[in-house]
Amino acid sequence: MESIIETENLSVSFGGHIAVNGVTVEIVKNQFTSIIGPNGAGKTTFFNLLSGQLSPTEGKVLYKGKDITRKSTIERSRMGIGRSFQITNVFPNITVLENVRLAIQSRENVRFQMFRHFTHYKAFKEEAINILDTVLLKDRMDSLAVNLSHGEKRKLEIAMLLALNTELLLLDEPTAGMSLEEVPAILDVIQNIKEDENRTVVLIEHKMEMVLDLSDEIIVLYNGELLAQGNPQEIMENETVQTAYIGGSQNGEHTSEVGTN
Ligand SMILES: Nc1ncnc2c1ncn2[C@@H]1O[C@H](COP(=O)(O)OP(=O)(O)OP(=O)(O)O)[C@@H](O)[C@H]1O
Repeated sequence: MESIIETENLSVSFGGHIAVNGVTVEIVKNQFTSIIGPNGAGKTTFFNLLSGQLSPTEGKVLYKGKDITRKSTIERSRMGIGRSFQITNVFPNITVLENVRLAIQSRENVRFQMFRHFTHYKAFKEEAINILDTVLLKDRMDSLAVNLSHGEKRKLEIAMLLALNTELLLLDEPTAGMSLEEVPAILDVIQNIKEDENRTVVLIEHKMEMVLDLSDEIIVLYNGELLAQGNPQEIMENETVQTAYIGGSQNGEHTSEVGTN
């Protein structure tokens, strides 16, 4: 199985505190990988190291075999790595469709400066509609982005990542802050993306049921270290993982939503 992103002995410290400590993992292309762990385990910091928002104090990040440790977020995004829910390029006062079409156009302008003809506009629009279909937002394509619900905004953010030809989607708690009614739809969106063989999804998620249902592979972080990696069955049966979580619940912190704030 081909890996899409790997880390080698990855560490980062804030002052004296080691937030990610010597993590070596391999994330397989086209597999759905979730990162779990109690509060403060280092999940977000690890994501920041993958996306380039943070530079490690030690270790390496390899994307498709290339060392990208010192590459910026923008360079990584051009290479196909995209992180959700930090996208600032959604324009609130234009329609959902126009937002996605503009993202496609910006992607294509980078590559083909001369492609400005109407037929391309039409092709971009068609691609945008297809993407909106994938993220279950086609029926809202003529709405202004500002008028979307919280859950719909998250779908639009995923659509923007798809429009930018993101191959590795880093989704940081996609259901956070959503109403209960909105959660199943985002799960369907994730399922749709999972079916696309050109995309790989890595998810940080506290909802254990969702993680166990969706994941091919689970990475467990604990105190900044890699505690375990395996398929859902292996993780469920792993005694070290169980002990780590039982420890959490005895403190009254972690129940079915592991590590929820
Ligand atoms: N910028 C920072 N400066 C100092 N300490 C930080 C910084 N970012 C994270 N930390 C610390 O690093 C550790 C790991 O934090 P991180 O946010 O990665 O954990 P997490 O697993 O994502 O937690 P949660 O589930 O609560 O979001 C924590 O102890 C946190 O306080």
